[in-house]
Amino acid sequence: MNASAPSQLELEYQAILQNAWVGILLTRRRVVEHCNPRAAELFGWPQGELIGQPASVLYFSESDYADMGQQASHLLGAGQLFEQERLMRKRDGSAVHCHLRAKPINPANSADGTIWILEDIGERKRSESQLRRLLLQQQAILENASVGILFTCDGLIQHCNPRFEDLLGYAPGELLGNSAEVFFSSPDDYQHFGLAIGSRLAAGERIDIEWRNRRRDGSLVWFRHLARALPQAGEEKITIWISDDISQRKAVEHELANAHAELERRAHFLAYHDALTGLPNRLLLQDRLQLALAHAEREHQHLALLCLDLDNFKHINDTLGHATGDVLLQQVTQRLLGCLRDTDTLSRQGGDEFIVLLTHLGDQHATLAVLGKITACMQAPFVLDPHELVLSFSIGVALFPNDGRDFDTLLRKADMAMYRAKESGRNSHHFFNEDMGQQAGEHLRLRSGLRRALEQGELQLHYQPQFDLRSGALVGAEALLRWQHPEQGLIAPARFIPVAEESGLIVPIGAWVIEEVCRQGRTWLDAGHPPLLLAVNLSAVQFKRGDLEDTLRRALQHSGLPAHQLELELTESLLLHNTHAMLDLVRRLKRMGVKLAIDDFGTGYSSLSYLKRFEVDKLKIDQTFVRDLLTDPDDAAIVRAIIQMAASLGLRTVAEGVETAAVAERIAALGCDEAQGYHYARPMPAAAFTDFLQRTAKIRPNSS
Ligand SMILES: Nc1nc2c(ncn2[C@@H]2O[C@@H]3COP(=O)(O)O[C@H]4[C@@H](O)[C@H](n5cnc6c(=O)[nH]c(N)nc65)O[C@@H]4COP(=O)(O)O[C@H]3[C@H]2O)c(=O)[nH]1
Repeated sequence: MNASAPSQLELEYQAILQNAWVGILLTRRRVVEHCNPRAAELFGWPQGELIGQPASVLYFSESDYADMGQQASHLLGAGQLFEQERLMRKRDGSAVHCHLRAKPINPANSADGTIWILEDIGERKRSESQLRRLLLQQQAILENASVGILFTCDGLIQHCNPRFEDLLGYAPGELLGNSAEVFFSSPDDYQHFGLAIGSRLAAGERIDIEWRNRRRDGSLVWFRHLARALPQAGEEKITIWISDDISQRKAVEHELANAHAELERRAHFLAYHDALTGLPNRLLLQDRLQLALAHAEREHQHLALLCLDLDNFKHINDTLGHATGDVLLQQVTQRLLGCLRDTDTLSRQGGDEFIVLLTHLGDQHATLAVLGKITACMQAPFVLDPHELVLSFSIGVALFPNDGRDFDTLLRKADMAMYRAKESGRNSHHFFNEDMGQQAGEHLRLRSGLRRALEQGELQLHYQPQFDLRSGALVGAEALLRWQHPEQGLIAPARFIPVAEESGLIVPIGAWVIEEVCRQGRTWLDAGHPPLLLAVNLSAVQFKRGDLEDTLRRALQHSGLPAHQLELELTESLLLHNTHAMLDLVRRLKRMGVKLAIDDFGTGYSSLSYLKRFEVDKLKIDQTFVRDLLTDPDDAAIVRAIIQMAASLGLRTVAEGVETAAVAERIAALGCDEAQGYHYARPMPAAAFTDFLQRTAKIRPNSS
């Protein structure tokens, strides 16, 4: 180096050396003659100390140095660039990964030295190996994943794992370069898919979608795709897909959905149909009627709603059993369906009640034709092995538009007409008329009033005395129910008992009667009056639905009235329900010690056998025979026959409705045991009866 001031060139050369980001070394005769700060820094030497060191300090060993020298010498000797990546030694013994380039200053004279340019490539090497590792890992993931993995770029398949090919039935590599459209069922389907996810993918959303894709062989397969656009993809739109075959799950889901739909269909059927006959129930009928009404309104047509009720079905059910009853209802259903058109609706409302909706009726007379058909088809006996039954039924008819314009009104009116048909005898039908409506209104008012009557103590008992015709002694009294209505005054039982029976209210009312009679009987006994036989009327409904046995036992126990002072009056028709259960119940009641009388005897289907079977004590001869006893020879003959038959069976007789002394005399002469009627006394409230008891311990039957 020249001691004089440095030239411009030297200054520039120095500046380059000082600031270069690569290390620059000059070696001459294997010694570091010069180095820039970066080279010293690279090898961890202070710049001044590195200068003058043998170049071999930068290598791990002499042989390492010799090895490099050997590789470099012939190139350098030829004046060419020697370039190599090599691990070199830092001052502290650690390694630095260098990229080195060397060039002789003067190829003709190696003694002029060599320039070395050194770059630390450790960082780059580390990144490269990391990248390699990552690639290997990625490869391992791709190759071993149990899900399909796919990379697409602008819709073209760039790369996918073997599992993806496998799921779609492609050979390795076969998919590459294809459009993703190949695994969609059609171009339209692919487009549809694109529409479903395209904008979301572009917005960076993670897509989770289930789609039916196509295998190589054309078969379809359900996939779940998780997809996302890769963020670093730059201009290219690379998307990664993780896809799995969910066909099995879909199949199970499908089966479940089918099972569910089937269940719903069944539930729907049950909700709208009657389980026994499969006929539409009330809900479906209502629905159909509403549609039919709208149609009939538009087309100016008539509709008819028929309420059809089988007579005596309850009796058939009780005697032949419910299973037989069910078969009968099914047979009835089939026959009725045979009489109707497809556009009509037959519906079962439960029990033995059917409703028929007749549509498209040109005029009202068309209904008569259908009624005729129904009557004809129901005439032949029903065969229920081993029984053959001939059924009768009652039909009530309400017509649209005359009788009503909605379901409830038409049904209510058809129902009223059906009850009227029932009253007028078997196998009959009745069309609704307005009188029935008024009666039904009265019926409803009575029904709600009765409930209140029982709660608010508006019911009372009147007592009508009964006398022994031979001794003239007062032997008993019949308790008769009265309703002291707050506005209407005293209401007779003939008006409200049928309502109480039909609504079931007769059960609590009947229980109240029994308790009240027992309590009153005990009061008279305690007051010192001679024991009287007190008769109460029982309704058939109390036998079927009530808790009669318990009610009686409780009333007798609570009051302390001796059971033999209580007489139960049953109607003949009640005994006709000659079932085991009924017989059993009556026998249990009798075992308690109470007496049994048959009311209105002679008006029903008298049979000697059931009088014995039910252990009857007394027959009450109906007042219709007694009233005309003196004028009508037939009635006289009947009364005589009843008295004789009773005597032969050892039963007592009591004549009801004795209104005159002449009748009283006549029945006494015929041998009747007891009598009751206006001739002796009218039914009277308990207080009046107490007075009566005090005044008349004994009345001569013929004295008025
Ligand atoms: N024309 C005329 N009638 C006479 C004469 N003597 C008595 N009567 C009436 O004849 C009916 C006799 O009662 P029933 O045949 O058991 O007929 C009773 C009975 O079936 C029923 N009934 C009354 N109270 C009860 C009750 O507590 N429970 C039940 N289930 N039914 C009752 O109501 C029916 C009518 O009772 P009532 O109106 O009190 O009518 C009573 C009585 O007042 C007479 O000389 N001439």
